[in-house]
Amino acid sequence: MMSSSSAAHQLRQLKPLYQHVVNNFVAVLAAPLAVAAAVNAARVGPDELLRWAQALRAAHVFLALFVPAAAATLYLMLRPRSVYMVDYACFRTRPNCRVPFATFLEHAKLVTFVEGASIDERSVRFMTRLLERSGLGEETCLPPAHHYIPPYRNMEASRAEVELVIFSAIDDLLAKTGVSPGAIDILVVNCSLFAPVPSFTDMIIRRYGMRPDIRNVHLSGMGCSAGLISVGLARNFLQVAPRGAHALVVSTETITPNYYVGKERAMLLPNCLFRMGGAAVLLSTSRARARFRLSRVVRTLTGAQDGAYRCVFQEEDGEGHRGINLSKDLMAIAGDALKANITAIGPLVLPASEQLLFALSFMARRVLHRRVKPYLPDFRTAFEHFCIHAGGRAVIDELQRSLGLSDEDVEASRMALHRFGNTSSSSVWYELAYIEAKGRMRKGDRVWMIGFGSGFKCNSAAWECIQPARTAEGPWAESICRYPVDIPEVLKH
Ligand SMILES: CC(C)(COP(=O)(O)OP(=O)(O)OC[C@H]1O[C@@H](n2cnc3c(N)ncnc32)[C@H](O)[C@@H]1OP(=O)(O)O)[C@@H](O)C(=O)NCCC(=O)NCCSC(=O)CC(=O)O
Repeated sequence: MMSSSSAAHQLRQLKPLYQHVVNNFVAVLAAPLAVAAAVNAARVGPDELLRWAQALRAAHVFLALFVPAAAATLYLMLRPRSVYMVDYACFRTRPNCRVPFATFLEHAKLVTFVEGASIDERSVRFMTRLLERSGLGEETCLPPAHHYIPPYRNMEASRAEVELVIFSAIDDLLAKTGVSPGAIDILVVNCSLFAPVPSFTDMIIRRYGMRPDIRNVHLSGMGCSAGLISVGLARNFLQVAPRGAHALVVSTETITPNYYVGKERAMLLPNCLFRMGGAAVLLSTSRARARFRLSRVVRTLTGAQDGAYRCVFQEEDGEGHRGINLSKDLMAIAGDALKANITAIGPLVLPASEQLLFALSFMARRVLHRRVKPYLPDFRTAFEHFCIHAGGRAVIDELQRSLGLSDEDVEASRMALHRFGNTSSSSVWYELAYIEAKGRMRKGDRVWMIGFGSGFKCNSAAWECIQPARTAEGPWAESICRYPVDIPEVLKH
């Protein structure tokens, strides 16, 4: 009798054949029909065929040609316009902003003596433990204001960080694409924890002298997944703007005002994880010179449940120190949000073979009262690259497990976390840049960006590569040769 493991092995070997048949179902069905038609035509002969053609009425011929042509024209006119990414640029961190672990911890120890701060020796020991396990490396960066004792957290220092990060990313992007600021019709910016007046979009419009009729939106309080919300919003604007319009999307998080000086453990965690970063992305409805096509944006929100709503929460602790409280339930909540998101995006991106297996397992579970394991679709059949928000080591672990991804699939996320830390909504762009800097992107490759964040939200964007980057410039230019690095579970110094 065949053992269950060898049966499973045989089934695995048959899977490529199954995928080939199901995914090419129309061709598999059409080929024998075409052969049968050709054989039949040969049997009846050309005279008979000509007689049939002459017997057709003009009205039938007209309908047979006009109806499909009209339907195709209507479809082409009414389908939403395609949106493309012309290019993107990430803020390139500077050596003078680096915070090796020793510097970070020494600085935190000195902050314990600052008047008003209640962060203490125990908090520093806790942060040491977290840093060792965080997956962050020695080159992540904090804004200049955080290198002072006490760290500056005022408006002026916060604005200085914004200007440093977003203006340099935008400068790089405009230089790369050759698009002038006056050609930008739509501007969408997201930054969750800092919403000054005038807004980020006003700062950008003033700095670059943009047109007075530019459509602009600043999204705040929307968490780390807001970058993909911005992309979705820009796409919606572009689809109703004149053809060839340009949208600039800027995603960042401002760290300066958010250094926490209390001793709540759940609020000390962001001090250890969040680091400087930002990205600027140029979208357009013109395909000319575009590098990627945006194929999907799918947003899911689980905030109607209390636990999900409160799991990333800005508040004051018992002593009045403001910070971000990250719940220990975050991983479970992220898992649920991911489930909701893949349920929504799966049918839009998975090939028919995976959808059929999923539907069969769903029905089997119904019939057999859940005694069959649910089938986890293989998203590697839909995407060649994965950019998973680098929220923390445990977040990437959870996603890798839930999606059944290989170590190579999540390499970009782990390396971005190591090199840049949790850069919030811009992390997925650093990951895309990693894949490109490694030379792994090919024309036609599909990319899945998955963002997580407060709310609690899980948002996805799917892209298709038209033209890979020609050079490894950008945020990884100096460090890509050292990556990938081995990241131990616990880093001991
Ligand atoms: C911090 C970690 C690297 C630690 O990893 P480990 O698995 O090795 O260790 P661990 O989970 O046992 O945690 C180590 C110690 O920290 C404590 N600990 C962990 N998480 C905590 C939390 N949220 N609140 C309070 N304490 C916490 C544990 O109790 C334990 O203490 P003890 O040993 O004493 O019991 C990991 O937990 C992690 O990556 N967490 C995810 C971080 C996260 O929430 N990221 C999302 C950021 S939000 C975001 O990106 C989006 C947004 O803001 O919108």
